[in-house]
Amino acid sequence: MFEKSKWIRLPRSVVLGHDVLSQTREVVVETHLTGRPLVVTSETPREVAADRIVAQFEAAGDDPELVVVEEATFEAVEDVLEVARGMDVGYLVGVGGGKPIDIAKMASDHLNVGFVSVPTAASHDGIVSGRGSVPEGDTRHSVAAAPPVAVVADTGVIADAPWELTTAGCADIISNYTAVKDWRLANRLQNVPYSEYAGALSQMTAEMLVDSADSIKPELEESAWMVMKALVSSGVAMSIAGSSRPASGSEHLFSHQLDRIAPGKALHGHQVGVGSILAEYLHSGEQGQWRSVRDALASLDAPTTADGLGVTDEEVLEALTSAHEIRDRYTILGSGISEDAAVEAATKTGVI
Ligand SMILES: NC(=O)C1=CN([C@@H]2O[C@H](COP(=O)(O)OP(=O)(O)OC[C@H]3O[C@@H](n4cnc5c(N)ncnc54)[C@H](O)[C@@H]3O)[C@@H](O)[C@H]2O)C=CC1
Ligand SMILES: O=C(CO)COP(=O)(O)O
Ligand SMILES: [Zn+2]
Repeated sequence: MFEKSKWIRLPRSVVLGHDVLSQTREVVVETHLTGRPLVVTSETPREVAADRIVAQFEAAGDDPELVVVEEATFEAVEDVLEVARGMDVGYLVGVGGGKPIDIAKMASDHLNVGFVSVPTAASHDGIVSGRGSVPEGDTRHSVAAAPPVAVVADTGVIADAPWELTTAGCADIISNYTAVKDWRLANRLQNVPYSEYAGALSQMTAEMLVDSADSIKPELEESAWMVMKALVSSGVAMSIAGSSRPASGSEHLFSHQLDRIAPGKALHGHQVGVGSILAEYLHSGEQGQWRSVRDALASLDAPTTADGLGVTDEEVLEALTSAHEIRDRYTILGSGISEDAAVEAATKTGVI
């Protein structure tokens, strides 16, 4: 008897384009979200977008609240829950980069209320995904949560954001190559369930972005459009998979360790990009695809070295040799690589 079942949760509306921020309340009404909105944001995204959204809700008499968070921690989720419970919240709106969006996503899942994702930068692919990413002590959690009911991505706001945020988003997409390789490897060696559709979508998203690299330039709204489409597509791949596997492999483990070893030095996307060069070398050796990954990153102005990330060679080596410890996710790192192997991968690829 066939008893397999799968539940794919996707956003109902994805609204992407010029000045769509001004339609945020309209999108909310169209998706039947009701009650008092709680806007979750961080400092700069508040100035560039969240205050404007709050003003829309106020003008409509929705009586919104706003809370500012900075780090993606379980404490921050608790803080948001406290505000939400104190106001009898109707739904949450996450406005900003990956951190406030993840916090709003996890808090809304906990409260069982809807959530709208309003990215102010094309810096990460958690915009649409049904996962939250939280460091805690020596580990990193990929928390299951409902994906946003709606996404409002204003390409004008995103194109005005610092260019490095966009290059970080591009690198987060390029990292899909090694994430999918790791996922296939885990399927072959550990019988980890693999989704052909999610794997193919994730890989195709990276290929399309790399093919368009020449036309992705600073301050161009069309570039913001192209990168956002790729980030949405990558997030959908995660939703189809029901895990972050299509977009997170050994290169993400490396980045999560760097977050612990050298906190606040580089953006998530930039770290996973450099991690991808190393992971590609570990997968296929000197003659493998690591040069293509490095060149794709360089063509999009993303860092390709320890220096470019602002971390030391020692920090890179420590992150690479301990990355397997941060989460129970089988990758090319297996149960850990030796110091010698890490030095070889990092020097041969020019990362250190
Ligand atoms: N849940 C998921 O599936 C995923 C989650 N993530 C998570 O997302 C986070 C990384 O995302 P980031 O966006 O790099 O972090 P972030 O939220 O800290 O944003 C990075 C910086 O960009 C600034 N910023 C955002 N929009 C801006 C704008 N328009 N103008 C000027 N500055 C602006 C923020 O103030 C912040 O200083 C990590 O915690 C990562 O684990 C990343 C990918 C997927
Ligand atoms: O960053 C992500 C995908 O790009 C999310 O992955 P994690 O589950 O490793 O946090
Ligand atoms: Zn990522």
